[in-house]
Amino acid sequence: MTQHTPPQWYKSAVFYELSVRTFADGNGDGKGDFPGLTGKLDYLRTLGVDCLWLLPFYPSPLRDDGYDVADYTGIHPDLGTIEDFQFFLAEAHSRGLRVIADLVTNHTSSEHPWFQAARRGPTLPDGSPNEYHDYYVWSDTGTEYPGARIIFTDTETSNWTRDEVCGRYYWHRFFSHQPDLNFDNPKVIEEILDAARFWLNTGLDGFRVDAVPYLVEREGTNCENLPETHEILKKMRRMVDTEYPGRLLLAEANQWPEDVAEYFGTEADPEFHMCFNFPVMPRLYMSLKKEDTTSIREIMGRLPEIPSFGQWATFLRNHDELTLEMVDDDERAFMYAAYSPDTRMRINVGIRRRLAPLLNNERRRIELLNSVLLALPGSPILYYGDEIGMGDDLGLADRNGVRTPMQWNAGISGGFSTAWPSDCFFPPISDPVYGYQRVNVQAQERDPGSLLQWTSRQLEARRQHPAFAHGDLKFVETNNTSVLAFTRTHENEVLLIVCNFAANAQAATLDLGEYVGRTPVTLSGASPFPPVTEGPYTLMMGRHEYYWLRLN
Ligand SMILES: OC[C@H]1O[C@H](O[C@H]2O[C@H](CO)[C@@H](O)[C@H](O)[C@H]2O)[C@H](O)[C@@H](O)[C@@H]1O
Ligand SMILES: [Ca+2]
Repeated sequence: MTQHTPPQWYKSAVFYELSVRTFADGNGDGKGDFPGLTGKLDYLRTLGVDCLWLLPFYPSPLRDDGYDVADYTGIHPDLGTIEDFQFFLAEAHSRGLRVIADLVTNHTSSEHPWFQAARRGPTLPDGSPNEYHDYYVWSDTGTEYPGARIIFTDTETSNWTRDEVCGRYYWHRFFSHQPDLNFDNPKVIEEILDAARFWLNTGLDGFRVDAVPYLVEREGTNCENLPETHEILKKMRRMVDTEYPGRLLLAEANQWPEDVAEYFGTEADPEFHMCFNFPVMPRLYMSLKKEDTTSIREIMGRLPEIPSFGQWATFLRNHDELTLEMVDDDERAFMYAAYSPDTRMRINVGIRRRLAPLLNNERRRIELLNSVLLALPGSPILYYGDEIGMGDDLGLADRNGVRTPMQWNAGISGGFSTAWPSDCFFPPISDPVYGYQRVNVQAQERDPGSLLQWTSRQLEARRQHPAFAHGDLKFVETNNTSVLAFTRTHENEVLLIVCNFAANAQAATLDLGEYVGRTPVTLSGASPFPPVTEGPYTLMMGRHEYYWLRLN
């Protein structure tokens, strides 16, 4: 593969998010590792994804699943060596797979040597200044920036914590063991850029940059999306474009459309190539329960124009809770009632469940939401295990219930490891509905009707039709709000996507006036539907049915 070309490869890529620690164990110690992952690359290639997103794999005390980084340029010893990483990357590239990784910029672990040095205070015993103190954000009172909300509401009561060694308070937007870096210090910016350079020098294809809205703090603001933060991120992009052209920066900015779009920057002064479309995600689930797709149309209509290099990243689930930050209070209450009947399912501002359990393990619902995900503008990101309908484990703390080992077969520990389940990093799921004995890759590879094979076929269909990746979006008027219809148009191709979000059969009349004379043809099977005429175009749809059609 020619590395890092074409320049906008990410626009047609399907991403696959995984944790090395829970994907495949190569040495039988119960913890996933790079050799194990390397052994599964053919599976990922066959599935049909294009780019892997690796959750943090750096040395870490693992109090936030690796988002508490203790060394930006190392590999966590459980996961292998830098040579194992390089071999994995070369093997991925040789299969045409790209790889991006998390870059955790906002904070470090409190065990990072920078923070340990910072705790010694602004001045060292010999009277010289302690340059590391200024790597973090300190206060003598812990009263500054009262306008900043607390993000981990279930654990933290303040964004300030007093450090007993230093005798001062340090700032943290997430866990108190994750002190925020001080981005007003130019040395910190250089340290982070150097960490990025280290991995880009290995050949890594880019980063998902964690928690970007919170880099800079200013009194009198909510300390999110500040102009100073954007300036730093633009600097990062300039470094990448200058030194590593073709590599990708993807922003994790869990913000409203108007604010998230700012993270693309402009044509002249770009920031991120991609941003997650957080606002649309909960509305897909909400529409399903309400049997009303109005909110999807509204939020997509609210997305501002983005620069020509920009691409949205769409997703149904990830390693965190299903976040409900981007809905209003009534919608949040609706979502909690609809999708978290057991209070153990709730955490912070969201719901800690996987895709299949959220959708009652109903195949038609799972296919429907995936078919919308793959057809909306943006590059879809699949979360490992969702392609086989894995379940979750509410008995595990924090968000770990959605991070259990990948289920490869019905053997010991689901084929994840040769270690006993109790010796695995997290125990593999073994309940009667979602357990590895029943839900696993091997069984689904042998079953042409499986969710795995359906997913693979959908990805192939998506690849065959560039309008999915590059097409303009236009919603089609229907007389039935349960039915979402839209076109994706690219060059000579027009795709028509129609999805019934209702749990009962529906009839919907579509306004296809501008396509009179064209014949809708199914993408799978090439079956022609009645041609579009001057009159209303009525479709009958089964419950949770979807059509991917081409207008010939
Ligand atoms: O590194 C701290 C956290 O950063 C990311 O977090 C985000 O997740 C939150 C929900 O868990 C979300 O509400 C917030 O807007 C995000 O920035 C990362 O994905 C987390 O795993 C991590 O704990
Ligand atoms: Ca291992």
